[in-house]
Amino acid sequence: MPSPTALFSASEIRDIERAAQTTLPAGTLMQRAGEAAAELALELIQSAGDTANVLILAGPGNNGGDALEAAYRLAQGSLEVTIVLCADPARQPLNARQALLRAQSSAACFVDTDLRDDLFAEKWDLVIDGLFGIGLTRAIDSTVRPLVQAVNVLACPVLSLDVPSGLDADTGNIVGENGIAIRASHTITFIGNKPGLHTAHGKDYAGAVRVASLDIDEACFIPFHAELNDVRLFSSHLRLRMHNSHKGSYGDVTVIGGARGMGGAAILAARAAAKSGAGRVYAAFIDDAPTHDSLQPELMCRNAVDHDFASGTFVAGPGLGISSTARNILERALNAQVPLVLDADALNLIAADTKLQTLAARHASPLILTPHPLEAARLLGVSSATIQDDRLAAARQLARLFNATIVLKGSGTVIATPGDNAVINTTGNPALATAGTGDVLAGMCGALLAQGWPEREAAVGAAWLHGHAADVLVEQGIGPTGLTASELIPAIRASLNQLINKNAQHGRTL
Ligand SMILES: NC(=O)C1=CN([C@@H]2O[C@H](COP(=O)(O)OP(=O)(O)OC[C@H]3O[C@@H](n4cnc5c(N)ncnc54)[C@H](OP(=O)(O)O)[C@@H]3O)[C@@H](O)[C@H]2O)[C@H](O)CC1
Ligand SMILES: [K+]
Repeated sequence: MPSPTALFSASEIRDIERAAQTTLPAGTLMQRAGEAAAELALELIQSAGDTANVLILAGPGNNGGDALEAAYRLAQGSLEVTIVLCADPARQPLNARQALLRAQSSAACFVDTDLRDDLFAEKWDLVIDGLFGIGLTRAIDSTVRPLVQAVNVLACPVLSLDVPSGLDADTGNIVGENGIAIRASHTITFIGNKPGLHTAHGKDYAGAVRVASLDIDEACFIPFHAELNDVRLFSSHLRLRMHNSHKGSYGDVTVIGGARGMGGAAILAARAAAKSGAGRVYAAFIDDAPTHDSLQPELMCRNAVDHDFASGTFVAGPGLGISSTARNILERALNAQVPLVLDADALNLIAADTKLQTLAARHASPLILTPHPLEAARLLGVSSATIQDDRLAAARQLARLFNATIVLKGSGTVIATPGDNAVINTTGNPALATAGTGDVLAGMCGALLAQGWPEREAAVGAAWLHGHAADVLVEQGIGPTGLTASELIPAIRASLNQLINKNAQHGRTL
């Protein structure tokens, strides 16, 4: 069994599957997949009792085979199992054909797809989606589309096998132009976890994901190149503070931004840096600086032109604007050999200026870029749709281009660092889809860098904590609707301290 956080592309899954099949009797993996799916199905219908009604959709390939294996097992008891076979048995792969014969020998009842209206008038306790898995090559066509539409309006749980049919397992996008996909409440994914279940549309379509590794020998697994975010990726930096320490021990952060009309963005980033543990925080404003932040008087507010760029950690971009003053200040920050986080208009300025691009790519100190898809698109000279088409590939490309750690924001934020695994964040929710949360994230990255975290750990740690704080607030009923970026900041501080305390070894500083 590989690391529980490992993510594999569809082609890597096929390689693992091929390696495993050489040592196993034909059909073994499909039977194990069916068994694991049936087990989870039974958990999901527990409350419906022994006579639950289960509808199983089986497609033309091996995903359909998994569904038929599950049907065969579920039909052994007193459950009512109904199968819709969307396949020509003569064209099924061999193992799936065997699975069909077994399902036909069971008490499961087969119904015609033409009976669709009657079918969906029934009350189902569970639908199992085994229409398509990683073999879907084009948009779900008009024969299966109505079935998917009908399932997507049912109120019962929907369990997808391997991937929700219609979803691309690598990218989390809907396959094909005008495609459609099953919206599952649960997905049981086979052999290894897949990136497409966790980014882009993945979270909305896959629901709760369980991995069934099908008892494949560890030796068959190949090294993985992407993984889910996990506290273990940054836990070695969650350290208790030394008693004999002072504000200088935790670094200085300067936020550069806050052009006229956008001062709040710089304030949010600076407050987030302060509450994520930076020793001293400056807010350096492009236009007129306020004398102070009355809610957070610890922040030192000043004009950016007067600021010393020689030392400390810098967060450039929140409310920066794209004026020539902003551009020149950004150039000074890029020229200074200091840890740097670039967000928002800093990214827009760089996208429009080859000199700044070269300076960013040559920046010798730690560099983190935190683009949202449109900013990423501008940096790569493509459309935001192209970025979203393959978020992992886009983040990796930016990481190579700027020799930096990239935090590509969005559902399933992707963190990419040159020469290391890409990471998909697991925390967070739609409460974060509101103005200012990006400024908070940038400020957090700066604070963690200032406290000595390496850039990759600072980026994955900040993304995890930012999302976790939002999850905690939503659990308390503060959001998702109406959660503000300001409210996130104290929750981030609480999450960070809880993690540090949990991670501390017997109260010792590490
Ligand atoms: N092989 C094993 O032992 C195991 C496989 N597992 C499961 O298998 C799937 C992958 O199976 P595969 O057969 O490669 O692919 P699918 O079942 O996902 O689908 C392929 C079939 O679907 C047809 N297809 C593709 N696109 C469409 C479409 N838009 N409309 C209609 N039909 C479509 C395709 O036909 P072609 O015309 O393209 O040839 C195939 O017939 C994997 O996801 C697992 O669920 C298990 O892991 C267990 C071991
Ligand atoms: K499926």
